[in-house]
Amino acid sequence: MRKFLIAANWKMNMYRQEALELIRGVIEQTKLFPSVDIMVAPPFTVLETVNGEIQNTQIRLGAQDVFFEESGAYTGEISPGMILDAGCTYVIIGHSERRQYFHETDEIINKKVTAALKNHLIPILCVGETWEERKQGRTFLVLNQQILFGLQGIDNEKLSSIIVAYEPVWAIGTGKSATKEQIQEVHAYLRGVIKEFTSSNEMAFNIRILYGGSMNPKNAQEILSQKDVDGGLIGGASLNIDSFSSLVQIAENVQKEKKQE
Ligand SMILES: O=C(CO)COP(=O)(O)O
Repeated sequence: MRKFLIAANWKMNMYRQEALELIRGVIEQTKLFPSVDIMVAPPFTVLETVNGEIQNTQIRLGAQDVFFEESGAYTGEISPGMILDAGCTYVIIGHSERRQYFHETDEIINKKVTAALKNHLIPILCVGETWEERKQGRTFLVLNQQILFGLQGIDNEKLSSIIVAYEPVWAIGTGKSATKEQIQEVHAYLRGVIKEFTSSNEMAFNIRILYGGSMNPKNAQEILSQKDVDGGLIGGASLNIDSFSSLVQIAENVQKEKKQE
């Protein structure tokens, strides 16, 4: 049985005081729901602040990006070792905002995933099609390429720790999530691609695939209930104590129901 992960991507939000209030509230309100994994990915500037608060809780720290070199003359970049040193367990890689605004290619993303794994971080590899690509019937082609290039050259042993996040670009920050049918269809497809890539039924079954894109307490129940959905990567709704905590609560309930099936 795969364990749900409810992951917060704070993006470029939260000054120190706001971050403290948010994380303290989330800790308080989620401690009654211990059976789902929770990750919070704040901006680099408040990693330490948040890390100081989450000790001895079920919440783990994540970074929103990473560079692929270990150290050296790369002004402005942060290495996997530094992220680990700051207390991170997870790192988000290949988010569509990085692909779109910072021109990250599948090749760069592959280097980042490889470097993260080498440093014992858990990469959350983001994939997703644009609206244009969906309209042209190219959704599966695009996703197939993003997975195959993103994971190229990584052996099965290392791959077993990665997490995939399906984030349709057109659903991010729009208030309009993909439908439950669209989500299940893509998640099942991605699991199939991973099965082919690893030649392992077991690996494909065990890999967690999160959904991201306008997920909120109103639509979470039906999204998380889909067979191949193993949690959420949450943007806007993770910036509010009540909405994020209620997503964790919903996940806890759905996970119990799924276990009984
Ligand atoms: O991009 C996302 C998480 O990485 C999703 O953002 P929203 O939840 O704001 O749509």
